[in-house]
Amino acid sequence: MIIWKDLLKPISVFVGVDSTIRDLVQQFSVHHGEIAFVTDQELIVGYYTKELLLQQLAQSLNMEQLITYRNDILKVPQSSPIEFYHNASLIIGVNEKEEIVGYTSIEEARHTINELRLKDINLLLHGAGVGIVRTNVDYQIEFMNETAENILGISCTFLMHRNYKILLTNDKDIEKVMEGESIFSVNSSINFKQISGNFYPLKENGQITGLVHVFFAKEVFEEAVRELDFVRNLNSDLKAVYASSQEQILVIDNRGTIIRVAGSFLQNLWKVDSAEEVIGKNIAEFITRKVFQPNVFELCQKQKKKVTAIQESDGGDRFWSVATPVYYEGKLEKVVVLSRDITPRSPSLKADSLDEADLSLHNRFEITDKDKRLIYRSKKMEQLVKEIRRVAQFQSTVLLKGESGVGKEVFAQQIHAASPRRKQPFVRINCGAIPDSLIESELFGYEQGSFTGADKKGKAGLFEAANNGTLFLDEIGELPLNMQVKLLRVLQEKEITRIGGVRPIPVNVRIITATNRDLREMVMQGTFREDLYYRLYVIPFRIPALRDRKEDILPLSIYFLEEFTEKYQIRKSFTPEAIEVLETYSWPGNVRELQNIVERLILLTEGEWIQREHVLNYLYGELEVKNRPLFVLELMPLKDAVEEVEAQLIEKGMREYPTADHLSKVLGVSPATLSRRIKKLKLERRVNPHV
Ligand SMILES: Nc1ncnc2c1ncn2[C@@H]1O[C@H](COP(=O)(O)OP(=O)(O)OP(=O)(O)O)[C@@H](O)[C@H]1O
Repeated sequence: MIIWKDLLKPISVFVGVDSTIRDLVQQFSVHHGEIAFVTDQELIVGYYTKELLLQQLAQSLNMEQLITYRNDILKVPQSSPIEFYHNASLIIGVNEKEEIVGYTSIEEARHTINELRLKDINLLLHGAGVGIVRTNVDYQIEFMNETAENILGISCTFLMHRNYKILLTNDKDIEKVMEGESIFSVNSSINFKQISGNFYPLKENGQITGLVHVFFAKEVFEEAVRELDFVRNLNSDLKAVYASSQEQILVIDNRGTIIRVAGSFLQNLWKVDSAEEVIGKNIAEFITRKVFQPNVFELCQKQKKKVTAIQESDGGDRFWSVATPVYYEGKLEKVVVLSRDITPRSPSLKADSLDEADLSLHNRFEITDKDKRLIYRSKKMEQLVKEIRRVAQFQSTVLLKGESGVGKEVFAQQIHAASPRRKQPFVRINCGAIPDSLIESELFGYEQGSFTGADKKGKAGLFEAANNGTLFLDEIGELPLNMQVKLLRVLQEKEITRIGGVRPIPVNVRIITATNRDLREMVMQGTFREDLYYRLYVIPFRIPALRDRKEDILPLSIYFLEEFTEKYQIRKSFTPEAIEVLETYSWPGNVRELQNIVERLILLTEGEWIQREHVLNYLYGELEVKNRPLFVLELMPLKDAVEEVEAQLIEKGMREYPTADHLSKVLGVSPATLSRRIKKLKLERRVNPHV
């Protein structure tokens, strides 16, 4: 903006109000100014110009006559913007103290302003980055800017007044421009230069006076189009990414107004059908109406950093939300919130009527993890649960396949709990953990005095214990061949005979088996009976590995976190980056490994936050962590501790390795030592508490 100060000139000539023409001539000859200011007792009362002097002298050459000055003067603050007044020809500028700092004539001011505007337009035209050529109605070039000269590579002096239409070769007829039409996207060439641009008619008082051609060098234009295409593609890619995102992406402005919702819209968080219904609303409104809690926007605004929180809707649905503040020039501009639904799809397969009293009737054989919940969000698991729920109603034999730790036992329990047998016993036996010599008596029981060391009174086996209920044979692939024959017979005849007994006992047991081995392959190798295989392979289910259902990792992690923080009375949370690491790990040990890692992270990390680095260390292991896979949680006598570690190692090995030979190799001891240690530590009993 131009102000008066920019135009003011210093005042150099002052004359008194009673000065004569002679005085004026003397003053002008000394000071060379164009204007003399007339003062009366130090106040400016008017002005006198050389022009007035000549006019007065033309009327009378009397040098002693008094001057007739003019007084159409206006006083303005020097910092005020320029305005033009009708009643004044001269402007005097004053500063804040009302002191006169300079003057200008209105005419001069108009002239200067016009010059400045013209300079601006020229700068604009020349610096516009586009070529501009103007012609008259005969196509003669009358103006071209510097960019046009540069693009065409010909100087303005050479082109001026030449016929532009003849010089240019256009792919469209530009004659219509002179009829008032604008023509767009015209490809032209001149002097071997390819250009692209638009032609517009120029009008003055409704009359066409020529045309203006606005253009780019073609390669620049094409580059711009490519960039535009790139941005357009990027935009549609981003939209696709947002749309396929499992997360809800929320953008909130600094006052809490929701300005954008992308990704998966979480209907059960907002309790409305579509994103349009929340856009434009303030997030606080939903908190006041208790639609969900807490307000992550507010937390983020207060803490001035990224926050994570579990938001809970009034219907009990749960959402893992990460709110990130976005700053612009030091001020909070927006908050972006990523949210994921972590509500388990189905809390449990257990029937509501199943209560603890029913289960406790079956003391020894009850489901030990009564409250164990099945946590999942993935579609794969949802489908599996649906099928399992249907099958649970029937008596059919179910085979659960899947890697170690995927949750086969949890599923077996859930099938039982959802079946009509739910009030009857659920009995589990790990076929891989019981020595071959004991497995028969374990399964079928024995009569009194049937073998040395046996209970005097005889004992019922697990089949009898599971009568009318469910028998879960875990790690069925580890069942010795001779036991496979016997199992097959029981399945066919639905009766067992205790060891040393003669009387067949009818049993009504639903069989669920599980394995992490390839039974088919074992059949081919002759280590698993084909007839038993077909007997068990009635309804097979494969429980997917955790790495194949990554959507379950977050809800499972939060579930275990809450379980352990409650158990150990510790306050801890995951940072979003920590969750990212958990989600990208391959989990060879599946859910069991995740459960163990979460427990370790809770107990062994310092501070309230479980950070990315902690998880990386525990999963991929820094040397220190790798070398210390055992963790001491409480003090105990050294001898007991060593024995406990030894027992746990062997116990774990017995579950994972089919033969003593194999296990002894893994543990780095001879088979004889292993067998001695098993006896000494009474591990047969520990592996199977029912012995
Ligand atoms: N979906 C799930 N929700 C909650 N906990 C689970 C889930 N899946 C597995 N777990 C937990 O993970 C641990 C391992 O599960 P489980 O023992 O059922 O696996 P598995 O497949 O039978 O393993 P293995 O083949 O080694 O016997 C258990 O503590 C179980 O409670």
